[in-house]
Amino acid sequence: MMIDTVELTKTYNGQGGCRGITLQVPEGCIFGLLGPNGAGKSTFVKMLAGLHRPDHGRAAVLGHPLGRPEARRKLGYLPELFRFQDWLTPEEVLRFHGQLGGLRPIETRTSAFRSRVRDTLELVGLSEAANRRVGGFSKGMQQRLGLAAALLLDPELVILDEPASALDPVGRYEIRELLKRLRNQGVTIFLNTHLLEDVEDLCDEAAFLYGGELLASGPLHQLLLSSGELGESGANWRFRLGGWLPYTLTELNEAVRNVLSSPLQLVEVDASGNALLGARVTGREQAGYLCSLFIQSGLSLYESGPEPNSLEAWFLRMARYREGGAPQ
Ligand SMILES: Nc1ncnc2c1ncn2[C@@H]1O[C@H](COP(=O)(O)OP(=O)(O)OP(=O)(O)O)[C@@H](O)[C@H]1O
Repeated sequence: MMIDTVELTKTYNGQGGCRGITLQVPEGCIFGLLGPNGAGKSTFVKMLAGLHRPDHGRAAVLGHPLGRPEARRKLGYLPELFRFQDWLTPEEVLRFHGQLGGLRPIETRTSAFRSRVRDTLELVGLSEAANRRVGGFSKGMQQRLGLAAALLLDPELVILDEPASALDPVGRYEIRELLKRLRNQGVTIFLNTHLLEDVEDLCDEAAFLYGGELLASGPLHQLLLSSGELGESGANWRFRLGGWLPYTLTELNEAVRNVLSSPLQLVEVDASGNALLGARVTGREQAGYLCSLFIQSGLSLYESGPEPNSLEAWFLRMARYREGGAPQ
């Protein structure tokens, strides 16, 4: 595991922060940390980066206890709020970060290091601005430079706290593609972000924090599927059926009139004439009953299962669920 925490806790004089977080991040994945404002995400990230000391619990980053120099050397970190000195150029900023990362000043003046700086600036799309003063940079350019600082020393694990919040859509697309390339090279990426499209596009695994507590974690597709079974009010189910005819829906809805709370919905009929049907069911038993009804009606049943939620729907369900509202 690249990150392994057990009951990790940090509060501010007993208030806020995060409590009892037990989480594993496997090697080579992009992991998304989600949760509403004030959920405790940045507090958790700062503990991983060695900036906050936990009150309680333990954690290993890159196989080392928190804050160890051995782990820091292989860790790239982009903090949520950062500012570079206005009078420096990106090359100077990166030279400084090279030294913060453990290089001796003389090592940051070699041609190998200079070429590493040029490559990193190119990676984040800042080559053209390499000799300009950072004071004249837009917020998006500063964020790209922050990313360059995090990637400069070839980290094995990169922790990014809101890496794309200031970027325009093109910039966000470029950074997403960069993060995918890094994952393909075996780098593990831990992402704290509110941008759900980015999580949907990028993340293999995710965790959801709320009120300082961990509510769910695991592979993203499983989280989205399992949310279909969260609610006491049932779940949306999908069925893929062959042998569909125009009048089939009317006949089926007649048969389930006294069984389902709402009629079956025809979602689509594909080019081969197979239908995708949606139903609101109270549980697996009712979904099973519908499967047998479809087969008895002469249809072929190709697929049946809970409808995966969009990440946004899942996020809202998780937040409402925790607030005690009925999950819908
Ligand atoms: N330095 C601090 N002193 C006191 N309370 C703090 C401090 N930093 C964070 N908190 C509190 O801890 C809780 C979690 O804050 P944190 O910044 O970790 O949440 P977050 O999930 O990162 O929020 P956001 O998405 O808004 O950045 C909040 O209630 C916040 O007010």
